[in-house]
Amino acid sequence: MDTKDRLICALDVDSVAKAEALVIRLGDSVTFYKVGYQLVFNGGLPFAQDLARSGKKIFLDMKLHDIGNTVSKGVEAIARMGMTFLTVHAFPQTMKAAVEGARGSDLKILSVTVMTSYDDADLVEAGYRQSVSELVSQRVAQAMALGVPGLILSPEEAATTRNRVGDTMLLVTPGVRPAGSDSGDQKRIMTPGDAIRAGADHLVVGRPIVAAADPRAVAEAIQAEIAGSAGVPATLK
Ligand SMILES: O=C(O)c1cc(=O)[nH]c(=O)n1[C@@H]1O[C@H](COP(=O)(O)O)[C@@H](O)[C@H]1O
Repeated sequence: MDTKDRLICALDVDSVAKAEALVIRLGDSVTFYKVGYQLVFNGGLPFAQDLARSGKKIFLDMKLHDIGNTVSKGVEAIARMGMTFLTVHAFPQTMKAAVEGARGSDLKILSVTVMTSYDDADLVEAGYRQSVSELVSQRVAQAMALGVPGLILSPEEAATTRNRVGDTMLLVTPGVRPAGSDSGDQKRIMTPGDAIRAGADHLVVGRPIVAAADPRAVAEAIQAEIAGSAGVPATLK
């Protein structure tokens, strides 16, 4: 993996024109973009495909969750779009169907374990009996057993999960905040350097870059922090 690919910038903007302008501004400081609800539902899917054709890597963040047949047919279609990653929620039927839908393609499925905006109280409110760490742990085991290639989790669970899965699964962590930046609605956060040292393969960063006065400077600073933290296994920290 190219070190630069470890930063995934979430293109969370409300028009293709804004996304295009941001990509131009970021230039070669960002090689991997996440495209999610906001841009896709503002006409961004063809733009994401063009960006993939231009050589950028694309993480299509659709967080699919439906009956198995619907998920696998949807994933089969997405697998023809030139994307690198696709998210689904970490429910066993959904993960199984997504893995089947992506079979034979280069698309990698990432299972969203527990949203980084949730804490233990949010899980209780949603009807779960487990703590965040217990539910993440259960979903990691299920994803692993079903052959899902990667996981979305917060940096707080990265070290434990890395010890458990070794190098068999990609760990992708949103909830990343450069020191001093606003956490917004994220509840389980770490700095880029700490997330990398905890064992994350890729960091997803949106607002700290997208809403910055100088997005390129922020992206370059995160890239430097990642490069400076790479290669130190979390288990040795
Ligand atoms: O699947 C995701 O990417 C995701 C999962 C999660 O648990 N938490 C989370 O924040 N995300 C996404 O990661 C991005 C984080 O954005 P910022 O909080 O602006 O850095 C958003 O686009 C979220 O949709």
